[in-house]
Amino acid sequence: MSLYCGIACTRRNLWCSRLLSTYVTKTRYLFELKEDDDACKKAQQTGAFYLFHNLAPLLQTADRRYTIPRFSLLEVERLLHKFGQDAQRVEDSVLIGCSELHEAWFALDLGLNSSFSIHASLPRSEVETELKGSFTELRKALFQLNSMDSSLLFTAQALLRWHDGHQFCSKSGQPTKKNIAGSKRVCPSNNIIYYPQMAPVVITLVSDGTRCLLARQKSFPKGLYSALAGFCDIGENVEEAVQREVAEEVGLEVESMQYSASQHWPFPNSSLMIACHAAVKPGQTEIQVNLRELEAAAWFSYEEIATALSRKGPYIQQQNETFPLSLPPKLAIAHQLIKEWLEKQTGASLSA
Ligand SMILES: NC(=O)C1=CN([C@@H]2O[C@H](COP(=O)(O)OP(=O)(O)OC[C@H]3O[C@@H](n4cnc5c(N)ncnc54)[C@H](O)[C@@H]3O)[C@@H](O)[C@H]2O)C=CC1
Ligand SMILES: [Mg+2]
Repeated sequence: MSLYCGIACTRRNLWCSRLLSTYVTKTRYLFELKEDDDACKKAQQTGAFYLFHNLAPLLQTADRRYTIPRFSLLEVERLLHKFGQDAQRVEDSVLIGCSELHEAWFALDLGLNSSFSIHASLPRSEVETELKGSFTELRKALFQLNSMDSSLLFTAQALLRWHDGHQFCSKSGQPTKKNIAGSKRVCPSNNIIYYPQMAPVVITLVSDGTRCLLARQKSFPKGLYSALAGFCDIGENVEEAVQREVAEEVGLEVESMQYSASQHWPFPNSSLMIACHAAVKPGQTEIQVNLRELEAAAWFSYEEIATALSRKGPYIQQQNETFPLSLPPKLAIAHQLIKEWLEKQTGASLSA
């Protein structure tokens, strides 16, 4: 909230109050929908639905880019009816946001078919034909989505996945019940409330002053290197997690660190990525790779990073089976960290 205020206030006071009030009313509206089942059901009547199948969003293609079709409640009900299901399935949907004019947005998965759900999975390809789109793995669509669309789909997928995996109370073993918005699940036998969770992860770009350190895991596409990432241990603060992860993964001691930004990342489960820059002492730069975690790690120069960032297309395989350095996609916060580091080296600002 203060971010919106801060950005706007530096430009024009009038604009500031307008922007803030739109933001505040939207936030309060979403809060009401999460707290009040009846209000949320009412919002579904005029809302828009994004459809998924086994966590893959329905996308359409236009001009080599993906667009995300949205459906009214009536259209969703008609679709369900056509495939022999009743409108009750809409109750599986989750609230993922709303427009400035308070059109509520929901996500519904037509493929998830949990062990005790009364709703069977809808046939994927028949639904695709009916809706003239295709259910596409979110990771594959990453390069063709703009940041607003991807952020909405990230939220939707994470929330749908969380509900799918938290259908039973871990204390009583009884089925839990979601509220209409999907902001929580409650166990009817003991009233324990479960809230969707994200795991905090630190992601650190280590620098020695002139070079930055990148690493790769075996599972990464060939040639791809990224910043060091690791889950926070219980009881750790961000600084401790950064120091431990850098020591654990590459055997170096961090001397100073600086917070950069954060990002929700849905793969493979929901993480809150906390991105930092860190520096090691000059002269203490010898990498000792932890091979249980990483396949390789290395220092990269300004020129190497600048060349990799300017390369078009993410992963280019060369004839002789050698792979040039490639970096995470623009949407990943690791990309932002690397770009920031490059800008700091020259004091220049790179275009997006
Ligand atoms: N958005 C971005 O720019 C980037 C995101 N990431 C994400 O960061 C996450 C963490 O990176 P890694 O290097 O894999 O972490 P990591 O270095 O902590 O290693 C993963 C291992 O940590 C353990 N672990 C501890 N707590 C865990 C938890 N809550 N969930 C899962 N495993 C846990 C497991 O043994 C797992 O095999 C990954 O999910 C990855 O997708 C990684 C790089 C870039
Ligand atoms: Mg790691």
